[in-house]
Parts: sequence; structure tokens; C-alpha cells
Amino acid sequence: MLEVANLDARYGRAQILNGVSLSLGQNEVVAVLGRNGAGKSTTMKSIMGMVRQKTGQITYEGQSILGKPSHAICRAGVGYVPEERRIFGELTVEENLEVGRRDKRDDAPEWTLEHLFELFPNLNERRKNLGKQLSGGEQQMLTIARTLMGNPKMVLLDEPSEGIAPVIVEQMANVIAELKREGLSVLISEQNLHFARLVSDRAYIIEKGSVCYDGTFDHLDQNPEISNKYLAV
Ligand SMILES: Nc1ncnc2c1ncn2[C@@H]1O[C@H](COP(=O)(O)OP(=O)(O)OP(=O)(O)O)[C@@H](O)[C@H]1O
Repeated sequence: MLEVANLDARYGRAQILNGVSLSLGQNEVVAVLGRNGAGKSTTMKSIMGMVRQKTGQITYEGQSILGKPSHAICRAGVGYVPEERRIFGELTVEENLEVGRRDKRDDAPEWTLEHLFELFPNLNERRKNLGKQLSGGEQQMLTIARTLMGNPKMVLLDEPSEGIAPVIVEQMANVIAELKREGLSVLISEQNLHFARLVSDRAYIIEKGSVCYDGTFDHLDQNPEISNKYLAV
């Protein structure tokens, strides 16, 4: 579904990614773990065409998307939920969702408002509330729900569990499980090993802009020195 190979990325003179390679298979959920500043968001932004200075290969469904503009990548079926919640504070929950509505595509599940409100019961109760009246966790849910209104095939979630209440974290895990059941492929960036393990099939760890681990959570459990070294556990 997605192949990233030898990806270098920089902001001005600062080299942030050094040869990142990773892949995401059809209907897989894969976590990109790493500490603050390791390069997880930069990897996602590079895939989304939001980092200008980059070299390497990024292939989505067999086609190179390196250098393509974000809107074209989005139109090809890639949904992106950034770390900072980008909702419209002056629009209601329903209106925020309508903003994300795109045509149905044959090769991806279609998300209706009713299906989304089943999946996000908090948002259902707050349909008529303004975006700015929602809690941080609800805003995070709304950003994900709005992305799903675009009927993506693959979704990139940047730190979905960050800064949200434990009860909402549990809902977030359910949401990611439902995305997998619906057939989507999901790449999540996470600092939280526990959450990543709950929702993902396997993991990468990024440190200083390079992939330093590629494997299963079981292997991480059996070798705690890896997480101790590269993650804030
Ligand atoms: N727009 C930018 N201009 C310059 N440097 C940046 C920019 N965005 C990020 N960086 C730097 O790139 C490095 C990697 O940041 P990135 O956001 O990819 O890390 P991360 O692993 O996602 O961590 P976080 O959890 O903090 O988001 C950091 O040192 C950061 O300061």
C-alpha cells in the first residue's frame, strides 16, 4: 500500500530525516514510535507532501507520490490527521463533518454521518455544539471523523492518544480497531507504547531521524532494553 525508502527530509539547513524506510501493507495498522522530536511527524508530513525539501522514494499503491502536492495525495485516498487538532471552532460538529465530505470511491468504505456518530458517541451527543465547545479529546475525535468523511483508503494518524483523557483513549483504540475492520490501512505515530500495542500489528521506532527498530511488539516485550533506550517508558 505504502512504501517509504531512503527518505531524507530537511527544514532549511536542519536535516531531520536520514534514510527512513518503512512500509504499510493493505489493511495493516502500523505504529511509528519514538520520543519527542525523533522525526515521527516529519515522516508523516513528508508522506503527505507537506515537507518541501526531501529525497528518496515514497510509493503509494505502486505510484510515486514524492513531490506531489498534498491535495493530490489526499485525492488519491490518503487521509491525514495532524497532531494539532484542526477543527472549525465556530462551526457545529455536523458542519465540521460536512466540510470533510468527498465523493464516494469504489475501493474504500463510505462513511455516513450515522456510521460516524455510532463510532463516536460523544460527537453524537454534541452534534449541534460548536467545535470550540468540545474537549480536547472530542476535538481529536472530530478531526478523525472529518477525515473519514473523505472516504480514504489509508489514514495517517499523528499521535492520536496525545493529551486526551484515559476514557477517551479507550474510545480511540476502538475507533482504530473499527478502521481496520472496515479494511483501511492505518499508520499511527505514537510515543505511548502501551496504546500503540493495543491497536497496531507491528512497529517501527525512529530515533534522530532514522529507523532503529522494525519488528513485533512481542519482540519489544522480550527485549525491554530496546524500549528503554529509544522510548520514554
Ligand atoms: N517547521 C520546522 N522547522 C524546523 N525544524 C522543525 C520543524 N518542524 C519540526 N522541526 C524539528 O524537527 C525535529 C523532528 O520533529 P518532529 O515533529 O518530526 O518530531 P516528532 O517525532 O513528531 O516529535 P513530536 O512528538 O514532538 O511531534 C525536531 O527537532 C523539530 O524541532
